[in-house]
Amino acid sequence: MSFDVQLKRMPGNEDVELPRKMSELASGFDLYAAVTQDIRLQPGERFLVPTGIAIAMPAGLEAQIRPRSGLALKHGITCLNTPGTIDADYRGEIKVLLINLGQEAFTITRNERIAQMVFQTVPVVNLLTVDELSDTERGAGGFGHTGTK
Ligand SMILES: O=c1ccn([C@H]2C[C@H](O)[C@@H](COP(=O)(O)OP(=O)(O)OP(=O)(O)O)O2)c(=O)[nH]1
Ligand SMILES: [Mg+2]
Repeated sequence: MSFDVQLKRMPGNEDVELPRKMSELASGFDLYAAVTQDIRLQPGERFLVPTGIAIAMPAGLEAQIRPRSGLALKHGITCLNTPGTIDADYRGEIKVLLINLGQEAFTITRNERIAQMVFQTVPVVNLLTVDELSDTERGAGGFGHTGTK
């Protein structure tokens, strides 16, 4: 499957790298930090990092903002709301909510690769309100109902 997605730079970010796949078959386009000054994230702190870009994708797609495993492993840096959801009708700047779960301060610099954006198809679902749901063997059982072995 292939889709065309429009990409726009936010004003003042001409020097910020555009999202890029770092290998031929990578799932995600890496996103670059468009911070205007270095941001020092202390342990436990979070920061909404601008990326300098906005996108427009067709209905039936979404974009997920996911952490980079290298930053998570080496520095404890991850996305607080992972996976972040970019709705198909969102036209604002894409932002990445980073949190420092490591033990040391971490500095976010302009043009650093901070996260990745993965596109997914989303089925169009019509929710139908009813009085009774269809029967199943499981019924309302859940949360460990089937045991552990
Ligand atoms: O990591 C993220 C998550 C969201 N967004 C933008 C795009 C998305 O379409 C919009 C709303 O996100 P979400 O639905 O997760 O947040 P909400 O708290 O439900 O806000 P809203 O009421 O605006 O939907 O914010 C980002 O830029 N980065
Ligand atoms: Mg929402």
